[in-house]
Amino acid sequence: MPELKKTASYAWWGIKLMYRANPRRAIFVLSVRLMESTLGPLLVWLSAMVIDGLIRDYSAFSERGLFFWMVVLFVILTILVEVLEPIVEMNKKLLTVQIQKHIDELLMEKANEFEDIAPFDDQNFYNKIKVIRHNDYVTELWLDMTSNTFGGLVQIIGGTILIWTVFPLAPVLFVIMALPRVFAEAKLNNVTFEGRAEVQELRRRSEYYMSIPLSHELANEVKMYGLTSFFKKKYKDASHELIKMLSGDQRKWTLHNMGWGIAEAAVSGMVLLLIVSQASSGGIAVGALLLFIGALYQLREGINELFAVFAIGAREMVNLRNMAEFLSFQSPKTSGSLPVPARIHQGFVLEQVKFSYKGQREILNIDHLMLPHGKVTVLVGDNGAGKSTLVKLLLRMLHADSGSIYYNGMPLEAYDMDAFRSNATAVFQDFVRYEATMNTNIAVGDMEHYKDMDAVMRSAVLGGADGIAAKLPQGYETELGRFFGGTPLSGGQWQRVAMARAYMRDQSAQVLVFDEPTSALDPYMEHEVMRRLKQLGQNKTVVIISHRLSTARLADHIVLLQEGNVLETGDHLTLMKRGGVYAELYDMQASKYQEAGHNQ
Ligand SMILES: Nc1ncnc2c1ncn2[C@@H]1O[C@H](COP(=O)(O)OP(=O)(O)OP(=O)(O)O)[C@@H](O)[C@H]1O
Repeated sequence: MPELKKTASYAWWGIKLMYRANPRRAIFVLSVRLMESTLGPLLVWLSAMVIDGLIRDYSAFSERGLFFWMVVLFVILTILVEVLEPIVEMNKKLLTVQIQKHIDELLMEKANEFEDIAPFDDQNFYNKIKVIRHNDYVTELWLDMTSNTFGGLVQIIGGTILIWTVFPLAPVLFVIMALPRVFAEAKLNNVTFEGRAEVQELRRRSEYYMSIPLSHELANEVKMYGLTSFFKKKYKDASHELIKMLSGDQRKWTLHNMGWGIAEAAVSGMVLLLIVSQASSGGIAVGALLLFIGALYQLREGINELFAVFAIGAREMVNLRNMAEFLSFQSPKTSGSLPVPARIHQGFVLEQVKFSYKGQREILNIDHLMLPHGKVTVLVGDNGAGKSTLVKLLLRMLHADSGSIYYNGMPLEAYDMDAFRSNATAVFQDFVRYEATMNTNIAVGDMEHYKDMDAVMRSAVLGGADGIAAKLPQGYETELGRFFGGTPLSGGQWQRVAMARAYMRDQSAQVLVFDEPTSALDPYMEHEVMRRLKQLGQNKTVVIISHRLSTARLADHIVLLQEGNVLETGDHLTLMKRGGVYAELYDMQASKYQEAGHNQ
């Protein structure tokens, strides 16, 4: 029962969504559909009245009496609905697009509401949204389902009232028949089709395997290692499993529906027999018999319509549920109200900070760490040591499970989040390659100066991207990336563009975070980046992640992370003198460079 209540609330939520997408259009479509449904019972009633009237008094009809006008009314109504039908169809199509647009906007707004990136890390949660987004047909189906629900209800009510006038017991019989079916159906809905997590999981898997051989980004590897048949096999296995599951469900459904269909038909047949036998003994008028047969048809059609909605609804309700859950999800609000001071005296201080990704092992466990202001700090350490996770905590993309992070002596949560983020700039390891012009790719780094071409060009110089722009066919106005047929860039060139983007805020931001900014750059450029950051770092908190210790040695402060713990801190000379892990790693890298130098 609570499940039924939940489903009803999701359905209601869906109706409200349609209304909000375009109130006038939604009301128009639903009202015409209602009118169409009323026409069925009305037709039955009118026909019965006309026939009874004709039998009783033919002259009243031929003299254009009440019955004549009833026929005229019926013809007018039929024409009206016929004329309205294509208009409704058109409005339904447009409403579908508007609902989809409305949903897209809601999804974007919701994603923006999340203060941190944790919800995006939840595979199930986010993937579900992606699936909904790709199921455009669902919106149209919803619309049909909603209008059919109303239509079905009207037919049932109309049919019931009509039957009542002839055989009062019949509707009670049908209601008694329908009740167990409703419960059985609701129960079945929860255990079949898309309502099951396994079905959703298999769907996502098969979609993922299918996308690999078709993806542009993956084409190199797929061709290189000849992976198409490998992933095709995985796709086939997942799809096979999915089809097996769905056909089992389908069989259950068919048997279930057949059983109820036979029972209902038997009851209808018996009631009909009863009525016909009464009619043949003169107990019921011909018009009333016609009314009964027509009403019975209406009632059954209404019930079937409603159950069809129920059946499809159960399968598609999962989309509605996913969306409703996503949109009603409240991510924790941690933003404070403190503005970021114009002058910073102390950088980041971490005390007893522990962090693990949702339900997984501990990634960071830091007792005490200082990342000073006015200095360049480089984080070094093995792959998976937790460096990127640490900078995401500093930028409030993630929240520590316990412990505190202070900036300028105040806990991060005390600051107004937007103000704090505006006070920072970053190049992430997985920086974005926007399919847009070079200008846009850089300008989005500071939306306040989005149109400031001088700022864009100055940032391009700082990021080492000015040379790239100079060689592009339309300079800064050249579209980058392949998606819309623009100019593709190399990995290192994209990295320079991403750095230029970060430099858009170099004057306003006091926190600069660069996660492996030089991984795809040549050594000259790498040295240049470090030199610039050192210049900038004099009145900022600069944190860089790097695997190249030749870069790290230029920093004011080095932090070596190992398995989420701070192992060593200090400047290059201090750490070398100490002769610990950093010194060992540095010597190892240096000897490799020397070897390479000798071999050349
Ligand atoms: N979104 C995530 N969900 C769950 N685990 C994650 C997530 N991101 C990273 N991890 C795990 O956290 C650990 C630390 O990852 P992180 O990216 O912080 O390491 P890193 O030191 O930056 O590594 P690298 O030098 O390879 O970039 C890894 O073991 C990784 O598997």
